[in-house]
Amino acid sequence: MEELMIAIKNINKSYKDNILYKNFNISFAKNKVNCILGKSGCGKSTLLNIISGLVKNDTNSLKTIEQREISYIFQEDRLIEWLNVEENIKIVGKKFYDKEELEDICNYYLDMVGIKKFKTYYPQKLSGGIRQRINIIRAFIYPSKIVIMDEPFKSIDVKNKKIIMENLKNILIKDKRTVLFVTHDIEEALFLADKIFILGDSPVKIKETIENNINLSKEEIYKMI
Ligand SMILES: Nc1ncnc2c1ncn2[C@@H]1O[C@H](COP(=O)(O)OP(=O)(O)OP(=O)(O)O)[C@@H](O)[C@H]1O
Repeated sequence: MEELMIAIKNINKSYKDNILYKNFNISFAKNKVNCILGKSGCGKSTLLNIISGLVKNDTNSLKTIEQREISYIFQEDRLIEWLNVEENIKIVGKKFYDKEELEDICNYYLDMVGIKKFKTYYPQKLSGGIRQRINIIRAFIYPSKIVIMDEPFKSIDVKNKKIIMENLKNILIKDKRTVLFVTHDIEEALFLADKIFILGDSPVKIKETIENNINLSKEEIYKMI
């Protein structure tokens, strides 16, 4: 039977006297959206960075996730300014699909997030919301097993954020990935997550693990943080 969890064991990280993680373990649900909530500075980004190998664990015992299995959606997009929208997307997928497949899959995602009409535009002509939607397509056209999202909606206005979160939710219904999602925004967590981890204390502990199908309110979660 296929394993339903990704178990991460033995995270250790200190910055001088600040012992952030000490023998920390966490198990993420496979093909679900796993959201990490916690106070500012508690260590959310560091956790994702250690898991993905971007930041080194202090001990050698951690098995990190291989880079080729991961795609990223960060707060700031990584679009290439001298390529148009379509080219920005295709450059990520060209190693994995033939020409026709790539055309189809590119159109599929552009349709899915409602920006097909911008296909030939260059990034500098586009708003932050549209740029972030291209960023999302780039993360999904790459055939990763894991999508890491670190505060992806932080610089997006409220209205666009809602649209983009809906786009993302629709993509994830059809294109299952294990998502590791860091945010400080409870509403984002409630809208997107299947599972919510609340981190606290230093060294970090998991204060609560919540299956997001039990109708907790924003206020109830706020009290747990
Ligand atoms: N390279 C570093 N050198 C020293 N301290 C660091 C370094 N990176 C992170 N820290 C410290 O580790 C702690 C956790 O940082 P991290 O960015 O992981 O927290 P976070 O929960 O993601 O914060 P936020 O919600 O504000 O983004 C903070 O106290 C931070 O100052």
